[in-house]
Amino acid sequence: MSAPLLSVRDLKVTFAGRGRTVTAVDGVSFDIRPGEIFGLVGESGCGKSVTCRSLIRLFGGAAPSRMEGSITFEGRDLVTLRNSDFVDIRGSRIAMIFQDPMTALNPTMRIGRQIQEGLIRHGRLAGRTPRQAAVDLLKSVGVTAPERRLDAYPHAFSGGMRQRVLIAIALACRPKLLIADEPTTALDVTVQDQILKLILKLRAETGMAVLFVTHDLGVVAQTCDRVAVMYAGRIAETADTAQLFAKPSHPYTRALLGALPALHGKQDRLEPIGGAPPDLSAPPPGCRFHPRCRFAVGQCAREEPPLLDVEPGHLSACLRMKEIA
Ligand SMILES: Nc1ncnc2c1ncn2[C@@H]1O[C@H](COP(=O)(O)OP(=O)(O)OP(=O)(O)O)[C@@H](O)[C@H]1O
Repeated sequence: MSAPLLSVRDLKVTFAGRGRTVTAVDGVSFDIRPGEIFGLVGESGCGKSVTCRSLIRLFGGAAPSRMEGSITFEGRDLVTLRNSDFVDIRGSRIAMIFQDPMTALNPTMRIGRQIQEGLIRHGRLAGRTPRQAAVDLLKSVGVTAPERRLDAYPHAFSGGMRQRVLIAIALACRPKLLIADEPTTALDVTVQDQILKLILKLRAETGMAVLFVTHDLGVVAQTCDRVAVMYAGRIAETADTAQLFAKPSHPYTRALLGALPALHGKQDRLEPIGGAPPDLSAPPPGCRFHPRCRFAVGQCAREEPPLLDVEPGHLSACLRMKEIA
C-alpha cells in the first residue's frame, strides 16, 4: 500500500466569538493516498467544510481561534506552516472547488483570462501560448467550442459549465490533491452525474487525489474509494466504500443509509433521521449521536466511544458496533 499523500491526525478546530466557543472539528484523523478519492459525508454543520478549509487555511468567515493536531502533506505540517509558505501549497499542490460555481468566478472577467491567469502564475504553458493552453484545459474538462467560450463572461455559462470552468482553473496547476466541497449540490441531477464522471476521468488521467465532501451517500457510492462519515465534529465511521455499504457499523451511518432511496430492488419506505444534530458549542456528553440513536443504552450517554476496528481498514465509534454490524 502506498504512503499517504495527506495525513490528518487529531485535528481540532475551534472558533471563539460572541461569548461562545464552537469546536467545529474535534479530534478528526484520516489519510488520503495518492490518486485516491476520499469522501467526507455527513449532515449540514457536522464540520466537513471546516475540515477541508483547514487543509488550505482558507476560511469563509472568521479564522479559527485555535487549530490543534497535525496535517502532514508531502512531508510538511500544514498546521504549523507559516502563512508565507502556504503560497507554495494553496492553489498549487492543493486546489479547491466549491459548491456554488457562480460566486467562485469573477463575473466581470472573461473566462479565458481567468483560466490563463492560473496557467501563467503556475508556469504550466509548456511552450504553448496562454490562449492555446486555456483551450486545451477547457477541452480536457469537456467544454465544447472552447475557442469561442474563452471570450465569454461567466453569466453566459450554465451551472454545470461554470463548474467545469472552475475545475479547469483548479487543474491549471496540476494539483496533487483536489478538494471538492459539495461540487454538485447546486446542480440538477443529470449535470451532477456528468460532473462526477468528469472528476473520475480526470483522476484517472492525472493521478491526483480528491477529497470529496458531500451530504449524499448516493454520490459517495458513485465516486469514492474510501469514506469517512462525520457527525458533530467527529468521525463516526470510516471504511472502503464497498465495506461501508455492505456492513454499516455505526447507527448514524445506518440512519443515513435508511434515508437514501434504494437504487435497485424494493424498499418499503425511507426512514428520516429523527431530531437534529447538536449545537457544537455544547455537545451532549458520551456519544454525540446518542440522543438520536435508536440503539442507545445508558452507557452511551456517559462514555465517549473510541474509533475501533470492525474489520481491517474499517473503523466505527460505537459502543455497540459488534451487535449493530
Ligand atoms: N468562521 C466560523 N465561525 C464560527 N463558527 C463557524 C465558522 N465556520 C464554521 N463554523 C461552525 O462550524 C460548524 C461546522 O460547519 P461546517 O461548515 O464545517 O459544516 P458542514 O458539515 O460543512 O455543513 P454544510 O454542508 O452546511 O456546509 C458549524 O456549527 C458552523 O456554524
